[in-house]
Amino acid sequence: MTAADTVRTIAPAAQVRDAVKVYGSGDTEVRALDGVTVDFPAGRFTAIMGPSGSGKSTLMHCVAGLDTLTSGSAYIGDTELGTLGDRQLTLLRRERIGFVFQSFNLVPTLTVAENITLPLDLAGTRPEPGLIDELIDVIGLRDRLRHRPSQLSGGQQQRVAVARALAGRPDVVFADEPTGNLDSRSGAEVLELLGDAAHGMGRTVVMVTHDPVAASHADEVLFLADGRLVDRMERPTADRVLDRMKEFDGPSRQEARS
Ligand SMILES: Nc1ncnc2c1ncn2[C@@H]1O[C@H](COP(=O)(O)OP(=O)(O)OP(=O)(O)O)[C@@H](O)[C@H]1O
Repeated sequence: MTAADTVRTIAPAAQVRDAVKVYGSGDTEVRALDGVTVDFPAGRFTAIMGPSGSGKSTLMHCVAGLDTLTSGSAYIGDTELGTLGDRQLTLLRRERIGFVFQSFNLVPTLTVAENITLPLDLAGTRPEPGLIDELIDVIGLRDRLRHRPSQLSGGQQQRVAVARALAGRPDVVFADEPTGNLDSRSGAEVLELLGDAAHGMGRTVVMVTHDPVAASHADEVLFLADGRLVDRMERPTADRVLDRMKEFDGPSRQEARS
């Protein structure tokens, strides 16, 4: 039995069942998700890929409690998000979910140290002893703790954002194009941090990306097309992911465009 098989036997950290998301109505109706069922196993790093408009962000937003499904269900652990009111959803996002965004989203007036502990301060909870210290070592920015985000490079800012996402020991970290604004070296460092969060710290990581190299850091890649889950790839390599993505741009699509 492989490590991947072992984690599969544990209940998923997040999942959607028959997820449908429809935007608009009538002539302007868009089925952004068209019956997606998928598990995000605990302690795994999963990447979501697919052509532009295939529903990647919609899937992430619905399973992270940032948007609601039209039908079907989304769960964090065994909590069905559709049963929660706005206040309960806000608490769930604060206590059980960490977010990493393409544009870092650090608070410019706060120091690095204050940004890392901000979610805990907002929730009025104390950090787990030793965790913040460990995160500061992991991101390698101990000598920058009193700096403001504008005094850091993009890669350093995103490492702070990853530490902030992990500070509350969330069940799931959702990362939306976390390397989209970074050069390849800084991007690789951030991806290694996300991999460590899953494999070293036992967090569940779900990442939307357009980049096959970024996706190759994940344990598994899910492929969406036209709002449906059309394929999945274990132990991806950048070349295999790139080849799979090229199939979405096959002859019929290319002819349709010309
Ligand atoms: N708020 C909205 N109102 C109407 N349509 C929307 C809305 N959000 C998304 N859509 C549509 O839903 C579909 C899926 O969008 P989504 O952003 O999830 O795709 P994506 O795969 O993340 O795309 P990209 O790679 O370009 O970011 C698209 O056709 C998009 O135009």
